[in-house]
Amino acid sequence: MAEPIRVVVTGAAGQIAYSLLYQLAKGDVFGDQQPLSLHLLDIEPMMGVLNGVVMELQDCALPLLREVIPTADPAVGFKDVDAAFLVGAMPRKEGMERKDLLAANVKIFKAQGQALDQHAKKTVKVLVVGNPANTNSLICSKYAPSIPPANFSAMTRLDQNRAQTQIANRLGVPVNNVSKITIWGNHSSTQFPDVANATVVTASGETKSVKDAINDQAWLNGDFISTVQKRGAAVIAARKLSSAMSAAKAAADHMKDWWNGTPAESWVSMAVFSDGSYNTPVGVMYSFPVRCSKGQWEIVQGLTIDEFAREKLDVTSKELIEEREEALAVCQD
Ligand SMILES: NC(=O)c1ccc[n+]([C@@H]2O[C@H](COP(=O)([O-])OP(=O)(O)OC[C@H]3O[C@@H](n4cnc5c(N)ncnc54)[C@H](O)[C@@H]3O)[C@@H](O)[C@H]2O)c1
Ligand SMILES: O=C(O)C[C@H](O)C(=O)O
Repeated sequence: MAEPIRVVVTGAAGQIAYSLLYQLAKGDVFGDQQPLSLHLLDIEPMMGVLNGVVMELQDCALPLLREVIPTADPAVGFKDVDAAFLVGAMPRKEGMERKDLLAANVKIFKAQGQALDQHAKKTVKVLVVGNPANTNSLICSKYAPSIPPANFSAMTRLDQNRAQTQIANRLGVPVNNVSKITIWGNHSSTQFPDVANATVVTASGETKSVKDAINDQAWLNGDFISTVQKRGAAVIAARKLSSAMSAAKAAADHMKDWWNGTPAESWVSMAVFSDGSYNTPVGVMYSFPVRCSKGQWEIVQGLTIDEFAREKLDVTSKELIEEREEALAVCQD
């Protein structure tokens, strides 16, 4: 069996971590032949709660889990880690937009960028989940200059999973019959869930474009998009807490595909540094269609962007530029 890898989860006493840690420890992400050491980072007042999480992980009796290190010290939490799930941050409440969290949360990601820079492996893969995820990831990378920017990403996989399920339910097929949905831009209500290139294996076994199979452009351009854009808020309104089980599953999906690779004929959505592809602003963390292989991601090129899509891509670009400016100002305070 392979040597254990080190994986840190921040916000380890919180609700997303509670679902995520079990998936990590039982091999759902790094594989059933990959032992791991779990580093659980939270803040000092949460150490009692975190101790309960450690007891539960031990009581799961999972053969791949070789070590659990609970800590409030980032130097210990980030020491020599191979993968980092940056979850720890304040969640929004009903009536807030995710960018309303920026002033409170972005400093966490500045400090954690600095700690990653000093203590993590230079090959570490970083997934930012804490909101506003795209801009927090950008700030984290900025303060970790010794780690390649390509090693930082933010999560839009939950939006992809939501979009895929909306389409699958409408067509009465299992969710994995739907592929090549793209989430463009920010993990916010300006994101653009795009089915222009998506395909589905229909109930009769035929592969069709989603557009043809749905045959209702008004729904695709209207309710479908707004349902996905506003799904996080709908979960908060219903649960009085933000999504956790589905967020943890999406975080696991994101890292699994980055670590192990995506099928050649398909793609997934990840927010990564824009290189200007599809006329998006260079240097913001923008969600693109990507393919992963050997631990590296690559933006899928050559997709057609029509006038409807262009407008949507530009709206979310503008928001990301504004968030970047605000975040940089907060970090200078
Ligand atoms: N990108 C996405 O799709 C997505 C989906 C769901 C939730 N989120 C975001 O994830 C974040 C966490 O959500 P949650 O429901 O788990 O929240 P939670 O309040 O249940 O848990 C957050 C945890 O983070 C800890 N924390 C705070 N500051 C910390 C720091 N500096 N270092 C380490 N830990 C710290 C808290 O003590 C708490 O235990 C929120 O910002 C939420 O908005 C993002
Ligand atoms: O909506 C939120 O604030 C939580 C999360 O980002 C989500 O999409 O469910």
